Amino acid sequence: MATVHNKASKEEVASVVLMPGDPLRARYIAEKYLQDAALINDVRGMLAYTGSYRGKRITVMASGMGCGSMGIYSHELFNKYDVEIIIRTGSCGAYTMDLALMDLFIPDSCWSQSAYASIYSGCTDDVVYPDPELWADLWECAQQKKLAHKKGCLHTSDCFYYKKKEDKHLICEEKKCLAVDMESFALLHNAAIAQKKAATILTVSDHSLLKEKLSAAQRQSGFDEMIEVTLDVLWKHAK
Ligand SMILES: O=P(O)(O)O[C@H]1O[C@H](CO)[C@@H](O)[C@H]1O
Ligand SMILES: O=c1cc[nH]c(=O)[nH]1
Repeated sequence: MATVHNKASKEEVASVVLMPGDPLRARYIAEKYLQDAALINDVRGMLAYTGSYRGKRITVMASGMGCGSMGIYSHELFNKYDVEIIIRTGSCGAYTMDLALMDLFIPDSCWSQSAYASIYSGCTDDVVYPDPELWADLWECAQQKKLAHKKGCLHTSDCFYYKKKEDKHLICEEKKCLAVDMESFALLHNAAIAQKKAATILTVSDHSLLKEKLSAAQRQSGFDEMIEVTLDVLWKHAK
């Protein structure tokens, strides 16, 4: 059943979804890793593809930026397309010298000041969690591939730009958040409410202490290690 945001039919969407923020990262993943990838959505440019990875069906669909956008697409996937698992495969900004550019960050909790959860479901919790089995699978897979990876609390922010620069560092010190993205809080909350499974894996693309950052091209097509970890975990859970 199509929605106003997604023209795919229910049958065209797999039960497991890899979800980057960037639509062009979605296209890159589909073209590089999926066999017989078919474009199933392009409404608003939010590209989605379904294809086969090592013989199992996987959908790759972009979320766009921010909890509002992730909220729409993950709600529809869980509740209208019967998707069981979404793994956000994104970029993040590091708040700590314990993380370097291109390191993997696999958050075991996610804190946010966002009003998303209270507006969506009335839930006033400000910390959400990934599915423990998916989280453990991501962690173990990154370990097996001998990739630099860290765990800890992620900050999901409604803002990419700040007028008050010191806020980021207060969040790091007071809330013990090691890195920041803009979507995981909405995804993990929607999964919990729908009684589905979700987790996040991120590559460090910006460093707030070192003032280093990856280019747009690196963020679009430079994350193969993280993508391969995600695909291996989704493959394990795919039907
Ligand atoms: O690279 P993606 O997955 O979009 O993730 C990060 O990049 C965007 C900001 O530049 C936000 O969406 C943030 O969460
Ligand atoms: O949300 C994000 C993502 C990458 N880098 C940041 O600084 N913030």
